[in-house]
Amino acid sequence: MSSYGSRSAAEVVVHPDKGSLAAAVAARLVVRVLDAQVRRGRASVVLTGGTVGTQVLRDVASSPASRAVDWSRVDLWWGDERFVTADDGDRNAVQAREAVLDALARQGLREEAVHVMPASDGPDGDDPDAAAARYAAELATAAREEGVGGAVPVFDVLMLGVGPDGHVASLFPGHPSLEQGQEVGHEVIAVRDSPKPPPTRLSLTLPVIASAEEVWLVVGGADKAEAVAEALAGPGRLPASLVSGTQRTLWLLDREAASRL
Ligand SMILES: O=C(O)[C@H](O)[C@@H](O)[C@H](O)[C@H](O)COP(=O)(O)O
Repeated sequence: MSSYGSRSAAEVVVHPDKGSLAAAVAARLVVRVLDAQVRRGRASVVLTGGTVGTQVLRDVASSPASRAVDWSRVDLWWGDERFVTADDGDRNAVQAREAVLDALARQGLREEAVHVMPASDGPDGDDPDAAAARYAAELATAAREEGVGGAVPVFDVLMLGVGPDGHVASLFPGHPSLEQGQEVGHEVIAVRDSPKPPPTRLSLTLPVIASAEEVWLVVGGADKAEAVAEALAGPGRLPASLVSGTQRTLWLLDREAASRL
């Protein structure tokens, strides 16, 4: 299995239940963003969908500590998106907007710093490959503006949910798109015939995920326990087993998700 530069070893933190997991991740996220702003003047976060990921955003929005963040110096990106119309409630971005983005906009978050993945009624219409290329170009522009010299900007933290099948972002185990999703040189891919509906999706690739300073896998629920145990046993067939951050790889679990460890 290919690796993508420096990898950090997995660290596991177990919380009592989904509610405390989401609250603790939200607190950790606020502090991480504050630290990044002190260190480099700004922060970039890659968001995930899913129930826990969305609850984290709600908890950020309602956290008094989030008012300590200068949201005008934060960029938000997405790890994957369902390729449906812009107003479809299935979109991670729509769920995030309801959960947090409007509240953070009132605290200074700039609309142009909210980098949603294109929708199927966007500028490229119903062409997911063109939409993937468009998002890759947006990442490259941000990287150029930061002067980091790569294809994507610095991600201070990239959050991922994990499916019961061990998928992360829209990278599914055994799916044909996974090959392209592992290749250096593709930053964003279109995924067709996804085993989980809706069938068409956009996803960051594994090398891009691995470029993040910190990768946090945020996982709650007993239905994830097998996948969590298999992924933490070492790199293998599950996409969740192949992700890591350059500085830190954190598995943030509730007790149920950790029950097979
Ligand atoms: O695009 C999707 O279908 C979901 O976003 C999915 O990838 C989700 O992140 C995980 O399945 C974890 O979801 P839960 O947090 O709801 O368990």
